[in-house]
Amino acid sequence: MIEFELDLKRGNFQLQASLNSEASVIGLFGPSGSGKSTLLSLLTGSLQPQHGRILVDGRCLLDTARRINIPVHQRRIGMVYQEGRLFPHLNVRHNLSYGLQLLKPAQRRFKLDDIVALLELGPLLEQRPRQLSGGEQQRVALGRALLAAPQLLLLDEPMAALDDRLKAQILPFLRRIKDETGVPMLYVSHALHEILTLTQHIAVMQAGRLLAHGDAYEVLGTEHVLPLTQSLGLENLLKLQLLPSPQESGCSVALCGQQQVVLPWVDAVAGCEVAVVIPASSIALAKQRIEGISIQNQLHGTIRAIRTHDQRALLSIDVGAELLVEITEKSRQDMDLQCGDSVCCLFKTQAIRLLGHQRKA
Ligand SMILES: Nc1ncnc2c1ncn2[C@@H]1O[C@H](COP(=O)(O)OP(=O)(O)OP(=O)(O)O)[C@@H](O)[C@H]1O
Repeated sequence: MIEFELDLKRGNFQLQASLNSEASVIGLFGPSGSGKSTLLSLLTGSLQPQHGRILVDGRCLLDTARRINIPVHQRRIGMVYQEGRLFPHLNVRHNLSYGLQLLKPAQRRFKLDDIVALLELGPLLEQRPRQLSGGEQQRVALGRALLAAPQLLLLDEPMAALDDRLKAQILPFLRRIKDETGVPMLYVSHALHEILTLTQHIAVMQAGRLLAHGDAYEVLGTEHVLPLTQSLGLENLLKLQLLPSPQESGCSVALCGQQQVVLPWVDAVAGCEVAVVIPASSIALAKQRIEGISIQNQLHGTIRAIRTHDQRALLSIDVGAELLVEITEKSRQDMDLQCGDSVCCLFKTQAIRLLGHQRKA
């Protein structure tokens, strides 16, 4: 679906990146200054590489060898930034229809009413951007980008400026865009859990290079990428099914596969799917269940993979879902943990961050 080879030198920074992927959504993950935004600018055409080639769904946007360079406004690439960048003097309706009006009828892909319904923008149509919350502005920015009928949607940390509550409100809309529009997306974020809510397919960038791409947990465990994860932070995203729980306890109980997880109170009905984030470094391992301990969660699992780097051990554990656990290599050796071993994954209720919940369809 997306294929590129790009070579750019700008000041002291050099970007040499290539990718050929069929994934409909790719999460672009990497440290600050690694070149993620630069790569997006090269794709949109607002920045020109010294050499390069870009194909989206087989359509050539750039090929320096053949002197092909489709201008920015004809590339059909939608862009959503950290902040909405809406036109302040236009109301939501006119912000949304801006890109639509520039298209010939045959180029249009979505109707205004459909996007308004998809992103629940109806009550906001007559408002000006300054009257909207950050999350509402991002929904309008997403709608505006979609109505311009993009072949590819680039999202440059679209939730970085939002607090956790607003992020939780936006994520379901991003999932809807993915599920219902079929527009391929390249999603840049520092937060692994955000990427994982949308896709398992990630590409990791460092110092202007794309180090690896593919299934998130495999990529994160590769030799080149594992060292980066210490500073980037590894997180697990689990989707749990809420069980009936008494509110007086202050906690909710949910199912992860066949096992119960105690999590901070979720104000939702039993049966809902709850998305939670657990940092890999917040999980401890024991060889068997421990009695008389305040830690509420002890999930049984089997070690599927172990990777080590610089005295850290990253273990992939099957607990009914895949759980990444980070411990010191010394602990792993002291416990003599090996692939195939049964273990208990211990984590406190407070280590769990709620990302949001939704009723199961
Ligand atoms: N206009 C510019 N001229 C020269 N160098 C630049 C320019 N803009 C950015 N750079 C450099 O290019 C490199 C990559 O920057 P870029 O903004 O693409 O990184 P990033 O991965 O998106 O970072 P972040 O996650 O912090 O947004 C950095 O070293 C940066 O200093």
